[in-house]
Amino acid sequence: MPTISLALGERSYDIHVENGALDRTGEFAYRAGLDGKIAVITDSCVAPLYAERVMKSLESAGFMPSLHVVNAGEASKNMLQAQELCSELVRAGLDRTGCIAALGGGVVGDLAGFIASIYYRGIPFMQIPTTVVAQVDSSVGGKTAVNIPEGKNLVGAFHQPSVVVIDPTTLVTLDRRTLAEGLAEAVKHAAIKDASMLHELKGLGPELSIGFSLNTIARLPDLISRNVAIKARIVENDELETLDIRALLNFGHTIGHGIEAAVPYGTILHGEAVALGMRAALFLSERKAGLSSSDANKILRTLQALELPLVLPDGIDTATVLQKTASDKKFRAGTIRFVLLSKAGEAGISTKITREDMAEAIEELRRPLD
Ligand SMILES: NC(=O)c1ccc[n+]([C@@H]2O[C@H](COP(=O)([O-])OP(=O)(O)OC[C@H]3O[C@@H](n4cnc5c(N)ncnc54)[C@H](O)[C@@H]3O)[C@@H](O)[C@H]2O)c1
Ligand SMILES: O=C(O)C(=O)C[C@@H](O)[C@H](O)[C@H](O)COP(=O)(O)O
Ligand SMILES: [Zn+2]
Repeated sequence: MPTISLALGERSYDIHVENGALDRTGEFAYRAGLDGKIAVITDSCVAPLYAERVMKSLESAGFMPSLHVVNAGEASKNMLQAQELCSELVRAGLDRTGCIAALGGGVVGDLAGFIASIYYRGIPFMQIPTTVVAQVDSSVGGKTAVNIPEGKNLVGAFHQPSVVVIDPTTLVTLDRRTLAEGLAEAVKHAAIKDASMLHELKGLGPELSIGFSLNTIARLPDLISRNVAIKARIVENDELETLDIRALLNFGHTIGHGIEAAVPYGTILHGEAVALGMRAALFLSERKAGLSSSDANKILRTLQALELPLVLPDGIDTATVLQKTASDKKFRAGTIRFVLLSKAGEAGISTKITREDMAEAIEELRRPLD
């Protein structure tokens, strides 16, 4: 089964992708050099499903785990929750020799990773992702953050995990909506780096409402590994997003994050907002970066097959979305570095996209797709 290594000098780590890997958590943590007390942070939905197996595996490998549960959902990714968890960890006796395990989706991963980056000025952590978003994207690369009312992920740190343990079989307990929103991030990887993945992703559409077939479950480690490898190679070359390489992973996110933050957090799921943001970015790519309409359609049809939202819900006004995009971390001296596609599988950064261009692209999202 695949193990992908992410090479970042002394911050290098392995990403294990294996059906059943959850029961080897302790072994993988030990092999990564983790030791002693480990605070397993998870959410109220994941805890009853998977915490026991993880705790058991950690105990068998000689760890002393404690369990810490937050409410499921995007609303938990905030400063107050981070502070409450820090207090809980102090009370549980976790000191500088301890470490953290993030068991859950991207919310738990970003929140627990952020805590690991600041707790006692930083302790090691591991990622045990259980959603598609987290397995194909958020558990890898070391971006950790919480949201504030002004925008998504505006308070955070780069803090790489010591190891990532991905068990694709955990995805079988996800509902259709959460599966689909996660696949939006895989479509993003296909759109920026590997258009050959689009066909396979589109084929998953019919399985979303009936559940993954055994054949698909058997193929998941390979599909997840391809996504992880795309992200790992990008992160290796631009860990801190300073070279216009890592920013490509933000395709669909400028307007996507604006939409996600324009309504109460959790109303529109992250991947759903990214799907809408990708439609807007495809519109701009056709006009400003020479993307052919057939390539744009290939990506749109994939998102459509996954039943992702491509039309802006009523009640979200363009000015609010634009205002939320103003805090995007890709702004430099007032200029947005906008990710556009020149071809399916080829992305670049444009500094030519204006506020008016973005407003036009957001308006386009009100038009039904044929
Ligand atoms: N750091 C990064 O690089 C990065 C990348 C992409 C997304 N993100 C962040 O990730 C977050 C979205 O992540 P998400 O979509 O995983 O959301 P999430 O963590 O809220 O998970 C979605 C829902 O699925 C439930 N769940 C998790 N695993 C489950 C399982 N196996 N079975 C049943 N239910 C399960 C959760 O309890 C939650 O209710 C956003 O905050 C986004 O900003 C970060
Ligand atoms: O890892 C990255 O880099 C990404 O851009 C991955 C995105 O899918 C993810 O949503 C990320 O958190 C967005 O980054 P941000 O810097 O815009 O918060
Ligand atoms: Zn994302």
